[in-house]
Amino acid sequence: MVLVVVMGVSGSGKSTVGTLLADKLGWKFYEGDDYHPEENRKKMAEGIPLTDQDRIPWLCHLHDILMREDASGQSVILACSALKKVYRCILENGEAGCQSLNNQQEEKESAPRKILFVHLAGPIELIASRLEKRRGHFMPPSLLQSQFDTLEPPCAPENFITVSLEKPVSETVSEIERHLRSLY
Ligand SMILES: Nc1ncnc2c1ncn2[C@@H]1O[C@H](COP(=O)(O)OP(=O)(O)O)[C@@H](O)[C@H]1O
Ligand SMILES: O=C(O)[C@H](O)[C@@H](O)[C@H](O)[C@H](O)COP(=O)(O)O
Repeated sequence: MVLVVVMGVSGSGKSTVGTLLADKLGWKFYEGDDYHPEENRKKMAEGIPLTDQDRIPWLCHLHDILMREDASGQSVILACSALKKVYRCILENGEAGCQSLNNQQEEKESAPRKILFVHLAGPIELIASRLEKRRGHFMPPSLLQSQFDTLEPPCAPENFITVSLEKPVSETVSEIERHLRSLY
């Protein structure tokens, strides 16, 4: 089964692109934000960036969901910031599969990679202007800089593609769809 994580900083378009992609493919969509515990939402709403300790249980929960869906034969799109390499490792392998959070050597580089990470990337100014217009969301635009500071863009040997967030959503979705169809 195919597991896709649409990743990027707050406001990069994960929910918008992920929802449309899942609709077009007829796959199940999960919104990562829906699984943040109340303390995390409260912190973010107060303009306080999350720490590793705040994010790890949340990522473990999302890992469990992905593995459960995979085992039941369900292809899935998950919208999740997945800002650091170790966070992506946890989504893929669970916390136990990423022995030391500070020692990337522990990661099993030879293990087959199941998840395709789709990184929505673009300039901070454009994302900030989109966030200023977004309504009814707990995440304040003031946290955008800290999201960029935390971001470790995916790089080899991770299984990923980078897609520009500057294009219209329909074009971005078609680009990802074409890539997926070429793979599976
Ligand atoms: N390609 C795009 N072009 C124009 N607006 C976009 C695009 N992608 C997302 N948006 C808008 O930007 C805002 C943030 O998108 P959203 O999907 O909520 O991002 P995220 O889930 O990554 O936080 C939303 O108001 C959305 O409508
Ligand atoms: O890891 C994090 O700091 C959060 O997951 C964050 O990246 C996420 O973006 C927020 O939950 C806001 O939600 P949006 O991404 O939808 O703005």
